[in-house]
Amino acid sequence: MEDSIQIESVIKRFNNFQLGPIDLTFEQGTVLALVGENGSGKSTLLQIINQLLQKDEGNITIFGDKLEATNDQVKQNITYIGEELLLAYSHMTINKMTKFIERFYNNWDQMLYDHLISRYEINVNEKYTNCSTGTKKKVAFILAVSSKPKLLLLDEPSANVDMLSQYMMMEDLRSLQDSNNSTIIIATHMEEDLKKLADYICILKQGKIVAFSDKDTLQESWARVWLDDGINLSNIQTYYEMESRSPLQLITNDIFQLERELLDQHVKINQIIRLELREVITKYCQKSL
Ligand SMILES: Nc1ncnc2c1ncn2[C@@H]1O[C@H](COP(=O)(O)OP(=O)(O)OP(=O)(O)O)[C@@H](O)[C@H]1O
Repeated sequence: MEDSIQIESVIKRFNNFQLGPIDLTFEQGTVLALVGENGSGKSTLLQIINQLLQKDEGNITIFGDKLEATNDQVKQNITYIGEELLLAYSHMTINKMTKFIERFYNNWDQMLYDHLISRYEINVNEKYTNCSTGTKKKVAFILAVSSKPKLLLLDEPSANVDMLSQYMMMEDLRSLQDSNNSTIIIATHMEEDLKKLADYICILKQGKIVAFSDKDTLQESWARVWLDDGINLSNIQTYYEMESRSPLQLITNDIFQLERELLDQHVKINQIIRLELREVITKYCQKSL
């Protein structure tokens, strides 16, 4: 499909770690957030999509084109500006570094770059190597966004970045998505990124997908439910765990089905509160594989 990204049965093996098989399909113009504990495989997946790493098995199709090492058309559509790329230019000023990097990107938007440099108050005459960790992150972000890619890959872009800049980054990504119909894959540990940006969330655990869903479904279906103490739950299937017996408190990953079951059993629900995204992700990460 020309308007989607398809990742099919992708596997990457290291000595002590296997990523995959990974299967994901999502539409152009959406934001996919990759979440999961440290070492769960988020960066590895991003690097495979950017061909910094070769997959061992599987297929990736980006907007109708197979992702192969020789396919320049596909490469031109993807931007991933990791620290490793910028290290090669780190002895240069940001100004000079940009002049080298912009040449890689056909869609480079100089006006947008100038605007972002001023918005994030970056001193372009500073040597990249002398910049603070957060400023380096901001420079990488500005370069990536200014390349106006069809597919933008971001690896924890707001880690070590001040709160105002984190907020601005979210605004700028939304604006790139709206103005350029860019698709964004972002590996993140920030709950705000998920709440404000993500359309889809993929939760990885030890290299495997434990959940892949649109954000709204994840948010709407997980809930904490309070019932009267002492109710017989033997005929109730759709609860995930019992948090306490008194008061009787259940967690469910399918509140709609649980409500139907409780109604059938004539059980009164005292209270329902949806789980925070952070809690949902934690539940998936705690699940044994
Ligand atoms: N080049 C490599 N050689 C061997 N093992 C590797 C290599 N790159 C990554 N790994 C292993 O793959 C696993 C996944 O690492 P990865 O960096 O993808 O995790 P992550 O989810 O991005 O973690 P974090 O949240 O800490 O950034 C880790 O166990 C890591 O040690």
